[in-house]
Amino acid sequence: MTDSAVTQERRLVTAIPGPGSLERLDRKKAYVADGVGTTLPVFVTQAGGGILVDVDGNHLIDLGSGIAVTTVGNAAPAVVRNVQEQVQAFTHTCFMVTPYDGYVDVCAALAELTPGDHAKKSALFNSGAEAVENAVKIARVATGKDAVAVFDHAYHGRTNLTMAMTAKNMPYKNGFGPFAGEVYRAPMSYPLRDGLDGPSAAARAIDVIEKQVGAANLACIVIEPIQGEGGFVVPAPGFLPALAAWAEDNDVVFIADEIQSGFCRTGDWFASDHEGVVPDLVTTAKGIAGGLPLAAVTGRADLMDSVHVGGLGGTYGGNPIACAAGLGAIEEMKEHDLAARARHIGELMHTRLDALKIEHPVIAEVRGRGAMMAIELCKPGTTEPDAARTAAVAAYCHQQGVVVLTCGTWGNVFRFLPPLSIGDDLLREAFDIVSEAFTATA
Ligand SMILES: Cc1ncc(COP(=O)(O)O)c(CNCCCC(=O)O)c1O
Repeated sequence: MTDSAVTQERRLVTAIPGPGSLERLDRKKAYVADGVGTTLPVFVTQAGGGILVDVDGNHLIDLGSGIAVTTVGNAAPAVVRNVQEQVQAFTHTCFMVTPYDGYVDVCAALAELTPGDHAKKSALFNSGAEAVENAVKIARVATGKDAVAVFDHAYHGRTNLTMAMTAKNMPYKNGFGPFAGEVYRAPMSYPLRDGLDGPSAAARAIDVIEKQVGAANLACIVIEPIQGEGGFVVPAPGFLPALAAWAEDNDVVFIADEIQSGFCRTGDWFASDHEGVVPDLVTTAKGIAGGLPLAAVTGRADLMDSVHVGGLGGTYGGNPIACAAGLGAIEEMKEHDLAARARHIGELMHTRLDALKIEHPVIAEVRGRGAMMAIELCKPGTTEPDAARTAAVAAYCHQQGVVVLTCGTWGNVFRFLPPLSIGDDLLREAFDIVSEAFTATA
């Protein structure tokens, strides 16, 4: 897709991490709070295509995209061009003080690209959690109701409200309470573990919501169309449409959190598109701006306009450089049909993972769509999570110069999030290493 300035080959010139990274790691420990963890302590100097270059000259294959952010690559031409032009012009004025075209242009693009052909408006922020917080604010004002329904295994952020919405205690919530009230959790459709079809799983969730909350008290349902940190859980077909229909029938705002699954990652512009679900509100971030911090709430114009003037904002929300990057990233996605690229990458990964599953029974399931693919590792023949094996396989990949990420409530899900700018040969080589890792850790 993009001619990266970085040589597209895996190259190991030292152990991983190398001496230059280890030296810097000591400095990190001296100045950076221990709470800021690191998956793979290699300090990066350049990145692009599907490669991260570290301070020791190692070239690592990137299957993480900075946690589903650099979908268009780390330095996509249109992003670089737009950012350079914008930073020369001005870095910031605060849109709430004096507006600028870039913010409006991003909102117009979001109205065009997000699911549904109704009138849509947006508000821009900096982080995904901020977008989720504001989507809940909007739903509460619009409905006059307080309660929020979320799901098992959900992840929505690290702020107080989004921690209340996030399911996993460690590392996200432990010790940080008390958390915001009026957040209720319903069972998620998790086919590997519940064996339910979509409508049955939805009926189960709706029953919990009706009995524990009541539609008369419920402002919104917030759900990831494919869950991210919770384990790349793909709900059974029909689950999301049934939830959306119930929400519509009961004056409940249906909010799709597309922060990890959006912007071509799953082979559609948004994961909601796969089943034709049209959310009332959509939260986006990560892939929206090629690495610059940009997030958004986009939704039905009447809902978005239910908030009093001045009720939505923040100093940096929709920063002009981030908006320039976002417009560049969207240009790349359109020009190179990156949704199709994601579907191609998904086919390549699924084929390799299906073969691996046959060879290694510890792989209980291959799941995901497009370039958001995962395998869940369980003791063979059971659904008992195997977190230790997951960590061992990941460690092997890291040592061999392949950056992979894990996730899941039990830490037993291996996820694949390559940048869509990665070449097929490099991707195949990465999966050769993943296969080696399973053999080496057996
Ligand atoms: C669906 C979904 N909603 C919301 C968020 C939050 O987005 P922020 O930009 O990290 O605030 C995410 C962020 N996921 C990665 C978190 C990484 C970490 O902090 O350890 C998400 O995936």
